[in-house]
Amino acid sequence: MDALIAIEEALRRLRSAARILPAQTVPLDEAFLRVLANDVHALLDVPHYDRAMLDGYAVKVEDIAHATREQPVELKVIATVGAGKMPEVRVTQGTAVRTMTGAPIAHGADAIVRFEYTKEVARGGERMVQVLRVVPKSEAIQEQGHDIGAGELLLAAGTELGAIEIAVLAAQGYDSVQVIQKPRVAIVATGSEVTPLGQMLQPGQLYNSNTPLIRALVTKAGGTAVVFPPVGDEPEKLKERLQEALTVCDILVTTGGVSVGDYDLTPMVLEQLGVKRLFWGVWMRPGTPVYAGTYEDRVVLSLSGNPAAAFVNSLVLLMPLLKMAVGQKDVLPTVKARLKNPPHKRQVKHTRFFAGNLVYLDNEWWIDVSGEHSSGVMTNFIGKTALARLDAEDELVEGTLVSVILL
Ligand SMILES: Nc1nc2c(c(=O)[nH]1)N[C@H]1C(S)=C(S)[C@@H](COP(=O)(O)OP(=O)(O)OC[C@H]3O[C@@H](n4cnc5c(N)ncnc54)[C@H](O)[C@@H]3O)O[C@H]1N2
Ligand code: MOO
Repeated sequence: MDALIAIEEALRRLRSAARILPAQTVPLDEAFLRVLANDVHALLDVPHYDRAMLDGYAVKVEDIAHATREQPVELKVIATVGAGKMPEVRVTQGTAVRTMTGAPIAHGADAIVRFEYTKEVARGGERMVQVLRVVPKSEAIQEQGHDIGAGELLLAAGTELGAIEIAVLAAQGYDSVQVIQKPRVAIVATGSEVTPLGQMLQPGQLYNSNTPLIRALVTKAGGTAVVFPPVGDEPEKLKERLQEALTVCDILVTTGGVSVGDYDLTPMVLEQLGVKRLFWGVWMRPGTPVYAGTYEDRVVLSLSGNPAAAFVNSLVLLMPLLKMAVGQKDVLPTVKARLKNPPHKRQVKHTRFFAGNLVYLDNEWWIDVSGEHSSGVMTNFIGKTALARLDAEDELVEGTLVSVILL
């Protein structure tokens, strides 16, 4: 291992190495949670015409300037319009158009008086409406282009397409969109004890939980996992597997074999294959001995074998790396909360992460980190909603304000 570097420095080095992947066009129906490759501008004014926001009468406000319940103003109803059709009539002095929510406003009208403020009456076979109160100009009219105007920036490159982003694209008539390709992440677990699921465990072995862990996180982050079987601590076999994995991915993630034991071979083998080191060792616990490097335009991230360490390494380094690969900027968002039930230690030496649950108490957010925090304990993470970050200068006491990563 090298001299340890800070998490921010590790992220800076990953950013300098991560290239943004090429774009591809996908149907809008398949664009959910993908990331936009370029800025998208509005093609249309939305709404596309002045429209009614309430069911009522389109009127001229000057006609109803003195309307009261006692002395209503009577207007002639010259048409009824619903959404989906342009009105064919014009509102002139003394007339009104019965207008449904969403319908275009008839020319000449400058306000909608909702039905509740009116009363329809028949006068010798003519439809008339009594307006019972005054409304201001533009009442209940949404002007053409009020939401967004044609040509304006709708969504910036790097935006993740959630439900609302998909909806605004659809409102513009986009039925396909250019997104960044999904990062292909090859996953190789290493360690002679690491046994694939479905095989009988022999004494001294354990099941491979890191590959499913990372596969799930990669899927959650919008990448495509390319899973390789685990490989033992034999240099030649390891070399072969890593070489193969490097050819089919944008990012290679390995687990295990990154500390200083006799069988911790991963960094050495990677470098024999031509990987150039970005770092080996980060001020973080769990997950200190994490390694990163580059191979052509790919990034390799070798995580600690301890499942809890691999998990925290993934949250703090791999998830941000996946965001970098699709051109996102805020790669490790955090919120602040106060520490609740911290472990009984005075201070932390490295940056430390504690799994916890956010709770709202006395008008503040707290993160309750009770439980056992060890890189050998996975079950403490079950159901946890957040990860508290404590740096060396933070006091490990009740109430300390800390950064929190939401899980
Ligand atoms: N002398 C030192 N020893 C260690 C140091 C150190 O600085 N000096 N660092 C320790 C720290 S911190 C960590 S974290 C671990 C990291 O070790 P490795 O990344 O080399 O991981 P392994 O030794 O291969 O495995 C650790 C542990 O995790 C189990 N494991 C591995 N792979 C899997 C898997 N796919 N699924 C489930 N469990 C897995 C493995 O059996 C070990 O029990 O090093 C410390 N040592
Ligand atoms: O950095 Mo290691 O994960 O603490 O045991």
